[in-house]
Amino acid sequence: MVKMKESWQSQFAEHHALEVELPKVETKEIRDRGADSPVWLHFGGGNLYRGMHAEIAQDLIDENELNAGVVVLETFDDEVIDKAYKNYNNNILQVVMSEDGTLHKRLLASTSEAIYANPTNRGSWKRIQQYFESPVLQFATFTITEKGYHLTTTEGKLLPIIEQDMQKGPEEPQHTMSIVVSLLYARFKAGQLPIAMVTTDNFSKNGEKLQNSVLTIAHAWKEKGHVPNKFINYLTDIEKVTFPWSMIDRITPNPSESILKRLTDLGFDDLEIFYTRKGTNVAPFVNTEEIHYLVIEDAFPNGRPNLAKGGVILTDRETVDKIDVMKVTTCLNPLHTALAVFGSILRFDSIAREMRDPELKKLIEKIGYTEGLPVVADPEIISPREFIDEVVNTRLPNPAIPDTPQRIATDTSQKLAIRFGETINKYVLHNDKSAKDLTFIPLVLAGWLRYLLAVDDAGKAFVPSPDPLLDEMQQKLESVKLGESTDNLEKILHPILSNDRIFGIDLYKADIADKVISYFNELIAGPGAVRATLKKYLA
Ligand SMILES: NC(=O)c1ccc[n+]([C@@H]2O[C@H](COP(=O)([O-])OP(=O)(O)OC[C@H]3O[C@@H](n4cnc5c(N)ncnc54)[C@H](O)[C@@H]3O)[C@@H](O)[C@H]2O)c1
Ligand SMILES: O=P(O)(O)OC[C@@H](O)[C@@H](O)[C@H](O)[C@H](O)CO
Repeated sequence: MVKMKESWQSQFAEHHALEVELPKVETKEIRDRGADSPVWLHFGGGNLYRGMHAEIAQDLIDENELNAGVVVLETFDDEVIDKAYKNYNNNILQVVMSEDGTLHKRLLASTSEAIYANPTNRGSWKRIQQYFESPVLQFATFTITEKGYHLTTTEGKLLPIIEQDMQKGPEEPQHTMSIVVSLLYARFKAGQLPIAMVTTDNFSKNGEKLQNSVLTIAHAWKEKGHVPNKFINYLTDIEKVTFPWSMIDRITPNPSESILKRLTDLGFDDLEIFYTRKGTNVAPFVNTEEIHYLVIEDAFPNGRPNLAKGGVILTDRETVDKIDVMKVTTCLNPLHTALAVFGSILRFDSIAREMRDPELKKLIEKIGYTEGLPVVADPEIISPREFIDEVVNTRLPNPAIPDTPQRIATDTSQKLAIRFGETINKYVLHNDKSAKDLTFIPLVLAGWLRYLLAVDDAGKAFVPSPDPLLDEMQQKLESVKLGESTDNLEKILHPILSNDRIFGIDLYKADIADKVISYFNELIAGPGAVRATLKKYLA
């Protein structure tokens, strides 16, 4: 029997009996050093950090390449800290699921500390500021979801929380981006110390987005006299502060009840899954896949551990960009979103099972191979065709990965511009192609509108996954009913389809809005219309 709440050092025999891989070195001193003065901070302690970054850190610790544990800063969901970290001494049970169903279990003891990072958390806030004032700190990584970087609404207006943060200055920031700028200001005041701020969230040019959000807040603070102009110079000096671009890839589903049961049956005593009020699903274990990639632009002004020893590929920005565009806009994430939207409407609860559905499989092949691949640049260090082959033939159909369309459907409104808009734009700008050549990408966009009706293909209501635009979109579509024809569909859909913040391009200007409307019309014809439409275009 292994008790995750107790120290792993006192349970060698028990871990051994359950075939858990343990840290290769004694971690207490390393973790204490990290809690005191970290080299590596991480913003967003959700499942991806727990399955991927914490493993890289453990590899580095095992190889004597990192002598201080990582400190996790959670700016959004304080429950994650207490439930998944403090409860379990910051230890993480990583479960890697092989295709043959084997579970490889590894104890990651690389996290020193996990803290709710908000000025209202008084004592801890001071400590976090001290971390940023330390010359030892080399870099911070982020997994805070796409929406974590946004400062504006879909109409382009500043979010109220951002307006408030801009007024108040660095003392009491509330939005994650303002918190980050406030902490960078502490680092500036401590002697303009260098640091790399490395976003590892899923969107192309992610470093640029983080940099823009940081600079927007910093400029507002400068205008209002909260910070000096020298702070702006500091943030824009690449010898001091960098925002490396990255590509990250590892399908890491929310903790699954089936994996929990298997672990409990094996002899893990005190595991449970927590569903927080803010919608994060975390557990003392994290279930993730074997295949993974992390590619980072090598721009670390205060140095870095030998990340390559943790499997990280370090390269130049142009290569990172090509690899990221390949994954996020063509070979993986658009396929995921197509499966998420149609899978939810067709009541699937497993991505692997969707891959056994002939129409859905063909849909993603059409999106990836037929529409995406011809316009994606080859990054050369990874072949796009081999990458997509691996996704379609090995990763998505892996029955051992308990991934669901519902997880991937979360925040779809925030992902469409990246996952489909960039490809549509490429067709628009192409000399020999036009967006009118596209069939399957517009079909997915129509599928998303159909999904927003929150009625499945049998006509029964379902609960859509959380999304910051869900209410707004559903209000816009409230007069559309399954099986009821409406003459003014164009009028209803125009404000949505013309919104370039959602799609990355005004779909009218791209000349495909009519196609989306026409597919939507087919999808809402009545119960069974979604399957019929898929068959019509994919049989
Ligand atoms: N899980 C994967 O398969 C995977 C793979 C590659 C990349 N990613 C990237 O990592 C991100 C997080 O994935 P995850 O699996 O850790 O998700 P998760 O749901 O387990 O955790 C989400 C994390 O983001 C934080 N967060 C949510 N909304 C936020 C906001 N508005 N501001 C600041 N923080 C916020 C949460 O508090 C939590 O720490 C994804 O959005 C994606 O960009 C995930
Ligand atoms: O994590 P999100 O919410 O950006 O997207 C959901 C999935 O598409 C994503 O997590 C993939 O699993 C991941 O990008 C694989 O590397």
